[in-house]
Amino acid sequence: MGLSLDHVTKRFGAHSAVDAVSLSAAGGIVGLLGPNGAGKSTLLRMAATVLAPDSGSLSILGRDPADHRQLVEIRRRLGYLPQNPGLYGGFTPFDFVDYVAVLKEHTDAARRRVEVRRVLEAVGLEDVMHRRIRRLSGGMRQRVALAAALVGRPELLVLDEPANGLDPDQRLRLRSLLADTPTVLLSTHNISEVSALCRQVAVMLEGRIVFTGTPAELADLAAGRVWEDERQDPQALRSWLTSAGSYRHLGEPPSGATVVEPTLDDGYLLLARREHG
Ligand SMILES: Nc1ncnc2c1ncn2[C@@H]1O[C@H](COP(=O)(O)OP(=O)(O)OP(=O)(O)O)[C@@H](O)[C@H]1O
Repeated sequence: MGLSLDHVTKRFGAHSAVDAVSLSAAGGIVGLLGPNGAGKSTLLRMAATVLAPDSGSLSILGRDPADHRQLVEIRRRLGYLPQNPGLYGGFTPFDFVDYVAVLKEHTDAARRRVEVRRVLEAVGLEDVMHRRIRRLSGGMRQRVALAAALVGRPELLVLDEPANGLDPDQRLRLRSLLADTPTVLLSTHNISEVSALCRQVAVMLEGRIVFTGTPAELADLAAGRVWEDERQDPQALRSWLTSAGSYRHLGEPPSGATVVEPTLDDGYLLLARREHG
């Protein structure tokens, strides 16, 4: 069932932050990539029912969020990690996640406590669950917010940059944390995370979805258009110095160039460059 958006638009003043976007995520992890200000958070906020669209429609877990009764049903079944989770510094992780569980109408106190413990252990916070949030590190706070999103085993997770601030160990753990959720829509700036986590990827530029496909298909956009050389090439759309000391170029390779296998980064950068002219 997952999530489906049909020509969804959200404006702030005269600016369309999300512009007639149609997108579906039905099963597995779908990654949303795009530069700063592309509209990813705005789109995710609509997917999480925090923000209503100006036009277009959404179907979330087979329900219509514009209908109040269905909206309540959606919110019980959905987990959301916002970009800047508003955690109460005076709360402990346990109290905060418990509070979120209460809001999600987990009314049986004993069962709720078991569930809160489960999600805090899942994100590796068992040792600090009774310490005040203001005393935790940034990465730990991010994991408190992640635990809150996971409480009650949601059918749909909407995660805004979930790996933000996580160390490599915790990033690895994220993958198994998400494996149990039927549908996940997440945004990220980390392209290697997309290849590690996502079955589908969507690229957003200036409020529009300009690509949807598998990570391999995104990399393939740059097939035959990446070459390496000792020197910078002024003809290239983009050139950068690699850690090996050679230049990697994107664009139309000159004759005789050493064309190399494209990566996901190459596909994404080429797309972003093309769309911007
Ligand atoms: N509440 C708001 N009021 C006015 N403009 C907003 C608001 N929220 C977002 N915007 C604007 O909408 C556009 C899209 O913002 P959004 O936060 O969705 O982008 P993003 O892709 O998530 O960016 P980032 O990668 O930097 O998090 C930006 O131009 C932003 O300034």
